[in-house]
Amino acid sequence: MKLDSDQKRVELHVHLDGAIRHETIYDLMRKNKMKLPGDGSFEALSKALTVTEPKDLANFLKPFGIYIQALKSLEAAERVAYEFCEEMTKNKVAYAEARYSPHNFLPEHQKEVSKLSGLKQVVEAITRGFKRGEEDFGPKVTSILCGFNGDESVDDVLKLAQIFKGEGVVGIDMATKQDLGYNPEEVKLNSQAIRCYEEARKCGIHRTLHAGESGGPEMVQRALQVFHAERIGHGYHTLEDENLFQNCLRDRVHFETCPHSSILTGAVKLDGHKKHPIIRFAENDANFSISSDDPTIIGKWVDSDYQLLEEWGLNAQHFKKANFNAAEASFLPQNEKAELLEVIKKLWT
Ligand SMILES: O=c1[nH]cnc2c1ncn2[C@@H]1O[C@H](CO)[C@@H](O)[C@H]1O
Repeated sequence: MKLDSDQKRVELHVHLDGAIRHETIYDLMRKNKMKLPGDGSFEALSKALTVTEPKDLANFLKPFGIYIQALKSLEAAERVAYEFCEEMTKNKVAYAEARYSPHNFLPEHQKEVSKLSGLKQVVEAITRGFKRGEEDFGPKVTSILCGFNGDESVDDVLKLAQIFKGEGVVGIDMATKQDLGYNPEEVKLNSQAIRCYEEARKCGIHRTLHAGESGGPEMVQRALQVFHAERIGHGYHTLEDENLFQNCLRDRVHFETCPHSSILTGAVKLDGHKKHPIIRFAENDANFSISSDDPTIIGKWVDSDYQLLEEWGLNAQHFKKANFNAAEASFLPQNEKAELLEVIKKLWT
């Protein structure tokens, strides 16, 4: 790894399809002759893409609907992956696991021709972008493939994760479809999704799962016991069940926390009385890491999440611990994880 001396962060929870520069979206939308918001200016687009007021997850995910059509080409897929690496460098990240829905990048015509071969090309294009980005900017980036609970995309991402295991893809996740209008955490137990997670476990494919973000502690319990997730995406509401939280502390369950996102999705309400769950995680030495979730929507990258945590009282020692936690909880093969831990160890001393 060729890294700068301050490039010592590990980011585990960032959606590539939500981590695109506004300038790139503007360019792609214009190339695709898509209708731009407001007066058609870059400023109007940028404003429409950014969520500034906390509400709920559905509201937070709305801006995806503005640009997702512009991503549907292999060129766009490779470009956003490449540019992502440059942003990681700017944000002092040495290693990132970027997650995305390959379906979001699938060219329309591929849906009819051969969906799986189209999706394979998408994953290849993104992996190519990450490789070129690593060569040019330094940080290493691998992929976690997201399916949407309740449709066949979970089957597709399982197949893709099997095909690309050891070749850039390290795990699977389930997220919320931007236009779904419901929260998959709340969906009745979906036997097909459970089967996919079980199959992934058998094949040694790593598994994370969004849980306890807009759903309650029972969703975290379900993610661990039914889906056998190795990491929890967000997990803030774990704290509403003290017993569950204590078990998570005992079992060193890893929480992928995202400070700005936790507020803007309405997952955590800062009412002045309660401590933010991330603060409690830090105080209780829980196993958690720090990520940005969706920089496009938040209008800021992970550096600003560290700044926010600093304002909330976390210090360099907490950040060091969180980054070791992240490296330990990463989905890298053992030898690569050991290499990453060495790098992190050197840079954090
Ligand atoms: O905070 C979140 N919670 C749940 N789903 C999300 C969040 N951010 C983004 N996505 C969803 O994940 C998909 C794949 O990357 C995105 O398309 C978006 O719909």
